Amino acid sequence: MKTLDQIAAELQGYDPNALPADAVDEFLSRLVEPVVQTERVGLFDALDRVLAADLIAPLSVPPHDNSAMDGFAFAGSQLQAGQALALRVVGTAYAGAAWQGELGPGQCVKIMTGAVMPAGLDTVVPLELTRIEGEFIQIPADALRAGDNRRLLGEDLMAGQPALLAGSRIGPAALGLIASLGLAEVTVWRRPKVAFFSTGDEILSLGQPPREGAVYDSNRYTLFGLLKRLGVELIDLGAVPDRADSLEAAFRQAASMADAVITSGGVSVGEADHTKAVMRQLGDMAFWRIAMRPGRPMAVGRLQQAGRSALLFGLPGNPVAVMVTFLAFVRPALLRLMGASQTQPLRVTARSEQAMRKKPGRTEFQRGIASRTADGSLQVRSTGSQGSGVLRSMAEANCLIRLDHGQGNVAIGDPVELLLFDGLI
Ligand SMILES: Nc1nc2c(c(=O)[nH]1)N[C@H]1C(S)=C(S)[C@@H](COP(=O)(O)OP(=O)(O)OC[C@H]3O[C@@H](n4cnc5c(N)ncnc54)[C@H](O)[C@@H]3O)O[C@H]1N2
Ligand code: MOO
Repeated sequence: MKTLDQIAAELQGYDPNALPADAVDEFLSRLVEPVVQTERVGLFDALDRVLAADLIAPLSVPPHDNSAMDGFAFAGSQLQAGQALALRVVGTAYAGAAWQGELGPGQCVKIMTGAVMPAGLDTVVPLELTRIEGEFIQIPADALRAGDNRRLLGEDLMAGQPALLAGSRIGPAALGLIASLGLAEVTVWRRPKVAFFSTGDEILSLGQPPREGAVYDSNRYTLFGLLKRLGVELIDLGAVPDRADSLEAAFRQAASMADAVITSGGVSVGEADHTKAVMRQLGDMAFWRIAMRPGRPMAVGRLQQAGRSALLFGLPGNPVAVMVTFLAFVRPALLRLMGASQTQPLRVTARSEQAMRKKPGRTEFQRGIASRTADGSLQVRSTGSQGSGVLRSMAEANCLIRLDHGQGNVAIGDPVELLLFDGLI
């Protein structure tokens, strides 16, 4: 395991006092290694877990050629351009059991969607395209082509093909795909344990009476929500006062139980903060000032405790900075810890509905409200007040507008990048 100094030495232009967001990404991708243990879980427990090995299809899906429509199956070679076709119905094929009879020319079988195509038949005419006259059906001229409305064996997956790759995060579609292969269990990476707590003497826990100079702990609740959505195992260690002994006990407890520890508060330059001192004492730590807004101060490293090591993310105390640093850096790092191959969220482009002031030389995140214009394209406006203590505007937002490090002012109508909250938080 490389030390933080060794990782820093590998990076070009690493300056902990003015670190570009890209350099943070690069640093974290070198620091964080996936958990190594795997486990077998039933499908209902596999949602949001990460597949630990390629999943090879043990059978083909669908396992046989079958009808895509309710209608009549026949040999498509009988269709002739410009001519209607009359066929005699000699049986019915239902889904779930193959029809065993034999067919001659001029004959067809009534068939249900999903029923196995009877031997030698390759085409299905949907019920609504036919005219039924006693035992016969009439197919109008040029209504379909040979092979229409038949689903081929293995069209979805062929036996022996990889159905999903290791590192895939299992969503609802993947759950269905795995089930379609007849598999009741999958091998996934162990869920990382993430401990989190708030720090600060001014922090009130819910249930405590309001007090002059104090604020209620909101960071633990936003962190709870963000971590829960990610599907890690949560260890809530409450709000810890800014005293060396309490902080040391909390950090030791967290590090003894968790794969990663997330705190908020106490990472800036304030005098009363013991947080940074305790972090330094218990681990290999870097204290960064990131060229970013919000989320300038952030601590990163590893805590060593009882022969084990836990990642530590010390997030700034301001509530919006907590969410932004989490989404920008901690979430991708935790996904990496979870074994996921795709860790960065999808960014989309929208037109800015307003001008925005932006200095080149730092990455900025503004809370935004994205919507569709009348012509269907994506547009975005800022939620207004962007103070990093203003959580209300985060709750109003449905995206973050990400203004890149090198970018300058934004004019009305300029394209900007968005991180949509849907699927992210
Ligand atoms: N001289 C400087 N001062 C500050 C700098 C700086 O670079 N130089 N950076 C500013 C930035 S940016 C941020 S962000 C904050 C981060 O400071 P800390 O991480 O030390 O956080 P605190 O001082 O403990 O708290 C900041 C702010 O957030 C409130 N807070 C903290 N925890 C919670 C919580 N759990 N729930 C709700 N609100 C919380 C706290 O009351 C403070 O108002 O430093 C700037 N200062
Ligand atoms: O992290 Mo601070 O302003 O960037 O809130």
